[in-house]
Amino acid sequence: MRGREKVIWSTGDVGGQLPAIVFFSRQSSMLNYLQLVFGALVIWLVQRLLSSRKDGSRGVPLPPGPKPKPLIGNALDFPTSRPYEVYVEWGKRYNSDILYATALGNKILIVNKLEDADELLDRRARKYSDRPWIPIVDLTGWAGNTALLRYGKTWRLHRKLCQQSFRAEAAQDFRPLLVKKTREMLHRLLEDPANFDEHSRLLSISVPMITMYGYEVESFQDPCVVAAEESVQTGGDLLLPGRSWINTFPILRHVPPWFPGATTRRIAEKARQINRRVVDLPYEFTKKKVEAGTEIPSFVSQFIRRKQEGKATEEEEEAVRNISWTVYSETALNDLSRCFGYCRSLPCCLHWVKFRSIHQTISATGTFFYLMTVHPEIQKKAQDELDRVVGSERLPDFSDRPSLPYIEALYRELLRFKPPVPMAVAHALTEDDYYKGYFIPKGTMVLPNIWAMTRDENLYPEPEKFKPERFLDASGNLNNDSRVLAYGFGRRICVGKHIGSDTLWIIIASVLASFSIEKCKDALGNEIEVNHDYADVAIFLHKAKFQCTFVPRSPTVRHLIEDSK
Ligand code: HEM
Repeated sequence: MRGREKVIWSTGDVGGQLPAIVFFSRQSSMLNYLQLVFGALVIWLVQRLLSSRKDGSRGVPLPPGPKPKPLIGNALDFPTSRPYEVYVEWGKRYNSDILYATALGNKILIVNKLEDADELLDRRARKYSDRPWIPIVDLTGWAGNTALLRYGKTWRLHRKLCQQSFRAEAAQDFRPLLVKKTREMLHRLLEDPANFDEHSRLLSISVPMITMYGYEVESFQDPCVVAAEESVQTGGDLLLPGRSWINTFPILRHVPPWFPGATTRRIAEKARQINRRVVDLPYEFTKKKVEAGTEIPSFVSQFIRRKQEGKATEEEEEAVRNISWTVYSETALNDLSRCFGYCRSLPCCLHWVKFRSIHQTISATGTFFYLMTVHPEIQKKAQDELDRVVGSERLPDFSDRPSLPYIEALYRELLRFKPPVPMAVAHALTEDDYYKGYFIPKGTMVLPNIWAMTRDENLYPEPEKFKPERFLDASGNLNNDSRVLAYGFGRRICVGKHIGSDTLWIIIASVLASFSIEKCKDALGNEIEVNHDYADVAIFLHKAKFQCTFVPRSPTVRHLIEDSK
């Protein structure tokens, strides 16, 4: 019901000068309507005042886009589903690869072409590496999330610490843990193939927990998983447009929680306390393990050891707490999908989500299972390569990666064909800019349309075909197109991309070596048609539920899986 409501947005200056969000649903009350009008009026007046004082356009036009309406701008023009496809249509309609629109004063630039994304987000990264500001996030305790951090000193510290542990060479330390968790999933697939979705979700939670904290998650009832869920349930709704006046009038964040009527402040305060628990619980677990000398080596345990040797500061410790939490914290996937059913397609919501690697893994694994089910010929080619290189007497490991070009091409094509975050994560512009004869004002939220770029016929002929061969040369070796656009751009490019790549690779290689992924059959032995739908869950693209089954490829592989547990 909620998901089908029509939404109208108002967001303030994402660069941080005038943050404001107003939400209205057609089915909502008159009060909400008045709030929208009132909020819109105030925002409009303040912005008129500000823009009359300072307009850096020098008469240069804004990039093309739909014509804004008075007060609400283009709020009604933003698509309610599959925005990345609609923006491709806008590109054709306005004959431009960069598009500009507003939603009640919120400035938005959509970038459909790779060359423009590279120029703006990479070569002009100094200006384009901020994130939009969400006032309520500061109060709920989620402000330390690496992906939401504003461009500045704290973000730089996070990136430095991430680089030290997640760069290509260092990320290899996590490989044994990835192998272990993947083998556990193989075991679950063997025992209970029908619930493959649940097994892939559990793997997606277990991997960040073990790599970040050396913490073993055995089930969804794990206390850390439950605490993270509670955190999202308590504060998640406040991130929704229109749920908090604080996002509309940030000055209200200074009202103390005890003040009569300050309900949002009280909820935010509760969310902050729960969130502190979410951050501290696994961190303290690792600390105790390190003290006892019984830890599984992880990102946090390595840091704690450095700290014990006097080689790290308190500030770094706070950053490490927040980085590890950023990577693991989303476990309440169902809850988030409920929340973001509202606004999933509006660009404004792109920064309204706590960012996690879990979604990417679930998204890519779901796509992998689906594509193998509907493309048995591609599955067979991959398995032939695995049989040739790895043989049938052992399961694949990372030492095989350089010798398996088809599997590598399959991994690249998977992320091209269905990028898990099709509109990436919004960047924000910190200074006025001029590009291709257009003016792009300071504070503009910049949305790189990865979907459009991965469908550029000049880069990827027949883009709607799933074809790993496009990453191979005539002799079957990898070609030089190794860039995976799904990881984003510039200085904010995914800092965990090597771990992400390793995780997906070992899942692909291990599952294909072990199982034949097939369509299910009904009682009469007829194949059950696969559901081809995809769903947008907040900023993530997820495969909708479908049926397939996992048949062990040989008795030997069955034993290998059983023995590997
Ligand atoms: C298939 C797996 C993954 C995909 C497709 C993916 C994709 C992305 C994308 C699109 C962004 C935003 C880039 C931008 O703003 O231009 C991002 C940021 C980020 N990713 Fe990933 N990611 C994956 C896995 C991971 C993993 C495993 C980790 C951690 C170990 C991770 C940690 C992060 C962090 C911390 C950021 C925020 C960076 C910043 O704002 O500076 N990601 N990721």
